[in-house]
Amino acid sequence: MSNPLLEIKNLKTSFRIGEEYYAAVDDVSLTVNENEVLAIVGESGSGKSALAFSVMGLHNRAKIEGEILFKGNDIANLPPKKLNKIRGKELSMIFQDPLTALNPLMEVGRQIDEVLFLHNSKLPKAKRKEYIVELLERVEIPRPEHVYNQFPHELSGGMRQRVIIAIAIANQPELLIADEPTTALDVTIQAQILDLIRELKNDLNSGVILITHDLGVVAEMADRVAVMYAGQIVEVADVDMLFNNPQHPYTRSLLSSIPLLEDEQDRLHVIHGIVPSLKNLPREGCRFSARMPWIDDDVHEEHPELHEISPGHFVRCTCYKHFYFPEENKEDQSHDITQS
Ligand SMILES: Nc1ncnc2c1ncn2[C@@H]1O[C@H](COP(=O)(O)OP(=O)(O)OP(=O)(O)O)[C@@H](O)[C@H]1O
Repeated sequence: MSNPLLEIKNLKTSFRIGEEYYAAVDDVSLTVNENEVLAIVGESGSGKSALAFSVMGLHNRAKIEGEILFKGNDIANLPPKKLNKIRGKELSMIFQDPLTALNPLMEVGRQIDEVLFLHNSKLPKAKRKEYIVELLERVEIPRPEHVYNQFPHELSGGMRQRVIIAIAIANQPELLIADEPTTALDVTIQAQILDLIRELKNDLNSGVILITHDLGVVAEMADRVAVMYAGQIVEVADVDMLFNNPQHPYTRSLLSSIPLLEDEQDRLHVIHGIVPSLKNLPREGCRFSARMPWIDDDVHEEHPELHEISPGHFVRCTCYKHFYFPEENKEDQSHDITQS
């Protein structure tokens, strides 16, 4: 049995808009084990980054409720001084956009050194430099001694992202959160960066939360997948189960939008619409129901819950049993009526 490194229990992250708080992450419970990649997928606005930032303690104006147990200790709402002891060390994050995550006025080596020094102040400067050059080599940056003294704008996008990874792994984190780590990169560089993250995970035995829109990346990297919609988890399963036997209408809609090479269907089934804005998120009943108006109201639960339909496979609401795509003929849907 794998060891839980992170246990998120009933997490609710709310932002203040005007006089009121609105939950962008609403009662989310998730576990990440050692040496495991948990992918979190969902459209823009579904709450993935809000979830990641809550774990990292980076939402200082948000209201955070619930528990975030990291190696058994609750780190939700830790005072900054205590949080700084683990953030950047045991807990680390690879940010989406290297240009905004790096300081444009500081040489690459010094930026890595800042993070290293924070948690290893006794290590002499020369030793730290040696280690940083090794780190740059580790993330496959050519001529690391030279890059040590370069500024971010002198590097390509792929190289900058490697620097971000070097910063994130400088203190050998036990939990690494990667928020869209390859979105801005071309496909070849993307594959190299993903290989790198996987290798580091294996070397350090770390848990990884991988946030992405890209289901190809999920298929390649994840052990388990959590699908998020409108602040909630709507489905969680092992990666193979999720791709081979998706159940929630939202998951099926996401997967239907990837063209298959040996596709037997002549068209993809698409559910139109977008995630509503935070203020307008439906808070009652099945949050996805508005995007599938052709499904009868009475098949939704009043208070939709996650049901374990097979070991480790959870689906929210019972509407999935009655779901069919609007382009399909309802009468042919007997294969969709699965066990509960
Ligand atoms: N600081 C904030 N104040 C107010 N609302 C916020 C704040 N941060 C995020 N939100 C809102 O919370 C919701 C979830 O946002 P979040 O960035 O977590 O989504 P996401 O799934 O990560 O999207 P993307 O894939 O585009 O990054 C959105 O409606 C967003 O507008």
